[in-house]
Amino acid sequence: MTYHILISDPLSEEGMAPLTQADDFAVTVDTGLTEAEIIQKISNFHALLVRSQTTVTRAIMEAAPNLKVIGRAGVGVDNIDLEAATELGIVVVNAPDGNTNSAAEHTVAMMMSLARNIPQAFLALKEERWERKQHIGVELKGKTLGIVGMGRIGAEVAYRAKGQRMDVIAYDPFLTKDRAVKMGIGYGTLEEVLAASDFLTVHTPLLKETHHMISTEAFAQMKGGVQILNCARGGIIDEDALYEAIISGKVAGAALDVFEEEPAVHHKLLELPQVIATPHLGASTVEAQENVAIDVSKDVMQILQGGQAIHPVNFSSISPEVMRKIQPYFDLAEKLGAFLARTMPDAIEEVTVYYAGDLADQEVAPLTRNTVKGLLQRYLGNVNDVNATHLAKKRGITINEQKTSTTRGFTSLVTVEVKSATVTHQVAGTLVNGLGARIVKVDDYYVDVTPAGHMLLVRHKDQPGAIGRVGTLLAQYAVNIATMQVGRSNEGGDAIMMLTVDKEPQKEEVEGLKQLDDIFDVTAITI
Ligand SMILES: NC(=O)C1=CN([C@@H]2O[C@H](COP(=O)(O)OP(=O)(O)OC[C@H]3O[C@@H](n4cnc5c(N)ncnc54)[C@H](O)[C@@H]3O)[C@@H](O)[C@H]2O)C=CC1
Ligand SMILES: O=C(O)C(=O)COP(=O)(O)O
Repeated sequence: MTYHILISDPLSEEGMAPLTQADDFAVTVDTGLTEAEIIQKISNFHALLVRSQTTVTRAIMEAAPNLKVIGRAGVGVDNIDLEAATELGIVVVNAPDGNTNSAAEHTVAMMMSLARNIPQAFLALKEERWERKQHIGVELKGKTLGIVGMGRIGAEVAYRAKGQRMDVIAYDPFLTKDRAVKMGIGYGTLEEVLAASDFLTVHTPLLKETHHMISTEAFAQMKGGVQILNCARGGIIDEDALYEAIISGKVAGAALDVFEEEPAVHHKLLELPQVIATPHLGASTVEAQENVAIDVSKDVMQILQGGQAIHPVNFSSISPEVMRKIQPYFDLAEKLGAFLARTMPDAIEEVTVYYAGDLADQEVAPLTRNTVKGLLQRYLGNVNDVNATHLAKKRGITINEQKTSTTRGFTSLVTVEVKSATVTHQVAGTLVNGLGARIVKVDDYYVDVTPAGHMLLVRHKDQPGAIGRVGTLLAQYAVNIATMQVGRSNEGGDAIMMLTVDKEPQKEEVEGLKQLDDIFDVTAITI
C-alpha cells in the first residue's frame, strides 16, 4: 500500500528525508494553498503535514475521507481544529521538542534587542542617521524577568536569563515550589509575577484560558516602564490593550514574534517606535526545522503503518514498555465491547471496565478506549481509538475504569459492565496462553468461548430438552453448531447457552428459536 502525504507548509527537506525516501510513501509538497484549494486536493491523502501557516479546518478534514493523521512540524496546534479531528478519528501529532532551543534563543535575542534598541538604531543607521542619545537602553542585569508559562521554552528562557544575571519569577499552574527552587527562580501567582516584572514574557499555548490573559487589567497591575515579549502566540496578549498601554507610557516597549492575525503587515503596533518585531521566526533555524521535520515524519510513518503515535495531541500517549504489556489485550477489549453492544436492548448510559490481576498494575486507558470502540462500532461508523471515548461522552455515556487484584484464578481479567435504563449486562474475558482471547463469563454464568465469528447467546430455563430443541431447530435451518457452552445459576433455574455457529444466523431463525419452550431470549452476535 502506498500512503499519500500532503505537505502544505515549507518543511526542511533534510528533515523530511526519512519520509521522502521511504518506499511506501508518496509525498506531495504544495505550499501556500487556500482552504478551498486544499479541500479540492485532499480527498486521497492519508496524512497532512503543516507548520503554522495552514489553518486545518473541519471542512478540510471532512473533505478527506482517507485522512488518518495530521502532523504539526512544531509545537502550537491552535491552527488545527482539534475537536473536529478527534470527532472524525484523525490523530493529530506534533513535534514538541525540536524547536525549544530556537524559540528560547529567539526570545532572548528579542529581549536584548528590546533592552538596547538594536532594531531602531540599525534602522536609523540604514537611513543614514547616526543616532546615539535617542537609543539609550537599559541593562538586563539585576532586572526581573517575569515568565508566564514555565514549560519547555519558558524553562529554557529562564536558564538563559539567569545567565544574563537577571532575577526570574514565573507563574505556571504546574510549577511546583520544588522545581522553582531547583531552577533557582522565584514563583508566584499571575498577579505577583505581573507586579514584579521589569520584562514580562509569555510562553503558554494559545487556549481559551490564555486568550487575552495579558489584557488592560493585567497591564494595570504591572510596573510603569515594563517591557513586554511575546514569542509564543498572538492572542495571548490583547493587542489593542498593548497598543493603549504603550501610548499611555505604562509599557516602555514590546517585542513581538507573533500576532493575532498573521501575516501581520500594516499592523498598528508596528507603527509605534517602541515596538520591535519579527515575522514568526521563533522556530526558524536550520536546526529546529530539521528536528521538527524528522520528528513529525517518523511519527506520521509509524502511525500510518499501524504503530503507536509518539507525540499524540488529541489522545494520551503511552510508553513502549507499558504498550508491550497491554497490547495483547487490545483485541479482547474491543471484542468484549462488540459482544455487549449486541446484547443491549436500549441506549447505553454507563460503561465500567474492571481490570483485575496483572492488568491492575498497568496504564489501561488504551484498553478502555478499545472497549468503547467495540461498543460504539455497531451504532456509529467511523469509530477508532482516537475518537471512541470522545464520541461516547458526547452521547452522554459515562465511562468508568476500576482496578482490582482479585482474578478468580485468571492471570488477568477484563470485565465490561454496560448499563442502560432497563438492563445491566456484564461480560468478562481473558487471554489463555497459546489460545488467545476467551470469554469466560457472561452476566453470572461461567463459560469458555472464543469471541470470534458467529455466536448465539440463548437465555433459557435449565430444563431437560431445552438444549436439544435448540440443536434440532438449528439443524432444520441448516445452521451447524461449532461449539456449545452451557452455564446455569442453579439446577432448574435460569441458564444460558453460548453457541458458535458456522454461518450468520438470520432474523427468522433467531425468532424461531425464541418461540421454543423454555427459551427466554436469543441474541445473534457476529464479531
Ligand atoms: N514563535 C514561535 O515560532 C514558536 C512559538 N511556540 C509557542 O510557544 C508555546 C509554548 O511552547 P512549549 O514551551 O514548547 O510548550 P509547553 O507545553 O512545554 O509549555 C507551555 C506551558 O504553559 C503552561 N500554561 C498553560 N496554561 C497556562 C496559564 N493559563 N497560565 C500559565 N501557564 C500556563 C503549561 O502548564 C505549560 O507548562 C507553544 O504553545 C507555541 O504556541 C513554540 C515554538 C516556536
Ligand atoms: O512550533 C510552534 O508553535 C511555532 O510557532 C513555530 O511555527 P512555524 O512552524 O515556524 O510556523
